[in-house]
Amino acid sequence: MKYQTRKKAILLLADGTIFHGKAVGDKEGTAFGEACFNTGMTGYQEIFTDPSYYGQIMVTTNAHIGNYGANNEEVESDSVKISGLVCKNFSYNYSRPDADLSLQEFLDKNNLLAISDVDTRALVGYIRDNGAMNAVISTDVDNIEELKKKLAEVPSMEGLELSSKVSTKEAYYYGDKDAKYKVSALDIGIKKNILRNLAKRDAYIKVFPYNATFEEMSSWNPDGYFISNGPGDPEPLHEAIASAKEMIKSDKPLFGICLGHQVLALANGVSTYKMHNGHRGINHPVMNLVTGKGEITSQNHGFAINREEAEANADLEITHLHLNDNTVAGIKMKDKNVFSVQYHPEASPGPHDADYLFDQFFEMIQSTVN
Ligand SMILES: NC(=O)CC[C@H](N)C(=O)O
Repeated sequence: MKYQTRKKAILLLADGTIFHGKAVGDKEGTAFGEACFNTGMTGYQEIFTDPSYYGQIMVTTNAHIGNYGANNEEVESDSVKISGLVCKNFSYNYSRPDADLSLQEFLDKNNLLAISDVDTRALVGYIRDNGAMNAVISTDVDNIEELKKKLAEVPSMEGLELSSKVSTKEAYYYGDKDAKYKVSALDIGIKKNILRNLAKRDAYIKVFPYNATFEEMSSWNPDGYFISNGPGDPEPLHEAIASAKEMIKSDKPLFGICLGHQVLALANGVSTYKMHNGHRGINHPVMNLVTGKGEITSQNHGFAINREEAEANADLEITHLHLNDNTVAGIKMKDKNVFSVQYHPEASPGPHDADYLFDQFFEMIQSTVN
């Protein structure tokens, strides 16, 4: 069998703990990032290409990764954004009529270091108990002291601005230019499926770089504003927070997802914090406090907004709570068409229970145009 003599590899956590594994294929190298895990059973390609994961080493909890191959269309951005992959069994073979290539070929094309044969169950338990921390994966297994030194120099995710690394450099348009509505979207790490979801509701979207000013975003006279998901800590996103304040003042509908939700909270004076361990998976339970209904949601975040501050804020209403830990999952500005959620109604991967939020945004737009 091919790759019988795969190289030894390790994952070294910032606290010195080591997990052993093997390199995927014949790749060698070293990759740094914050170790995080996603509990989704499927959707690996969408996860690897989601810009929100930039700078993170992804630990997958499904026992098999790669078994349904890769499809050129199933990407959330134009490249792999995670910094490394850790899994249990890596499948070199795949079975699926829709696949264009194997996952290994896809990762090689994207130059991603992946390691397998790691006891991911133990690793996830360890990260869950000890909290999110930086890590390095490497085939350089005889040089642990050197790896430790380099790992100590990797900046902490807390305080890190990463939107500039993944955002578009120039504004661009998405969708049908004759569509009914126009939406200005701030790309602080936008996923393609958000654009698809906006466009399919009859919107033509102009996507702006992370540091676009409100003047730039308002100059083509959009019907509504959108602030995207994205990587890193929301606090250093000063330009996005300043633009969000102006969007709020404009009185046009505004919808924020994940990092965009955190930016909206910061624009309202509500602080954010780094969670012990984030929420990353496709079966996270959320309660919609307005309707009393539960939703199963796709989530991917390591920061959250301060619940007490949100509750005390006269301009805000908490609309959704995460049922596992009662953290804030959604907010709305009172008497305004401004709302946001901490989770991912666009799924990709994940359930579509929260699809209605896109409809809600367009109902708001419909009620405010002409
Ligand atoms: N998916 C996202 O937008 C993530 C937001 C932010 N980077 C966090 O980790 O909380």
